[in-house]
Amino acid sequence: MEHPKTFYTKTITTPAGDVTIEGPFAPERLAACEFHQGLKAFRQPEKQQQALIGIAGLPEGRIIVARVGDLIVGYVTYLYPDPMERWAEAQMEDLIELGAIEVAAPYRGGSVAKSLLQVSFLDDAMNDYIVISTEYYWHWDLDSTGLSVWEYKEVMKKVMGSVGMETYATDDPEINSHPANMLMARIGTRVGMDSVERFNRVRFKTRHLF
Ligand SMILES: CC(=O)SCCNC(=O)CCNC(=O)[C@H](O)C(C)(C)COP(=O)(O)OP(=O)(O)OC[C@H]1O[C@@H](n2cnc3c(N)ncnc32)[C@H](O)[C@@H]1OP(=O)(O)O
Repeated sequence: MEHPKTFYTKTITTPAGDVTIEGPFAPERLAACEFHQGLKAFRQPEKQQQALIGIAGLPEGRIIVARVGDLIVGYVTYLYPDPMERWAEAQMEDLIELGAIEVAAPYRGGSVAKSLLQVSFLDDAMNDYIVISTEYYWHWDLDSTGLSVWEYKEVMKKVMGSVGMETYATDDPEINSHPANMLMARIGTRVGMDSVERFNRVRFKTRHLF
């Protein structure tokens, strides 16, 4: 499968100032930018920047960033699921995972996350994919937001729902280990029935759907 990527850019006004949302970014461009020290939800900022540079270089990989000048203040990643996870087992070339979305604390609450997703899906090529997102509450920044897991779950539903991602049932034990966790997905308009059925089968391994 080809993975054509079309670059889009847009500037939004937030309470913290103007922020440019754009991508997919090339690895070289990412490497030339600074990385906000508040981008530490998943790894130390330096390590996360290196991980994003790696993803940007993958054929299917996409990094959309939020930047102020040359300072990256937010990002969202898309890539094939980790080979160790069940979502990779079906070996679907048209299934990619929204792996991480993060906005540095001073820029939160200004629609940066929603804009990162909106700019991601301006690229019509995204309609060739099933995009999944596995939401585990232990990845959420409950401490600095002060939100409960239930309030945070609602924030994630709003962010993901803004581009048509919906909650999907699954029998995945890790997702079902806590009721705040969820599987979200968006099935692109050109995804075939065969892929949808394979996705349904990978969601439920312990019973036959059809
Ligand atoms: C697959 C994964 O990556 S799961 C992990 C998700 N990432 C994290 O938890 C990392 C740490 N957190 C963050 O980086 C940010 O808080 C994010 C990404 C969750 C949200 O980013 P933001 O730019 O603040 O979100 P944005 O401003 O677009 O808000 C989206 C909606 O949620 C609401 N919202 C955002 N933060 C809050 C909050 N703290 N309290 C209440 N509502 C909130 C907004 O009001 C908005 O609602 P609306 O659609 O009704 O207007």
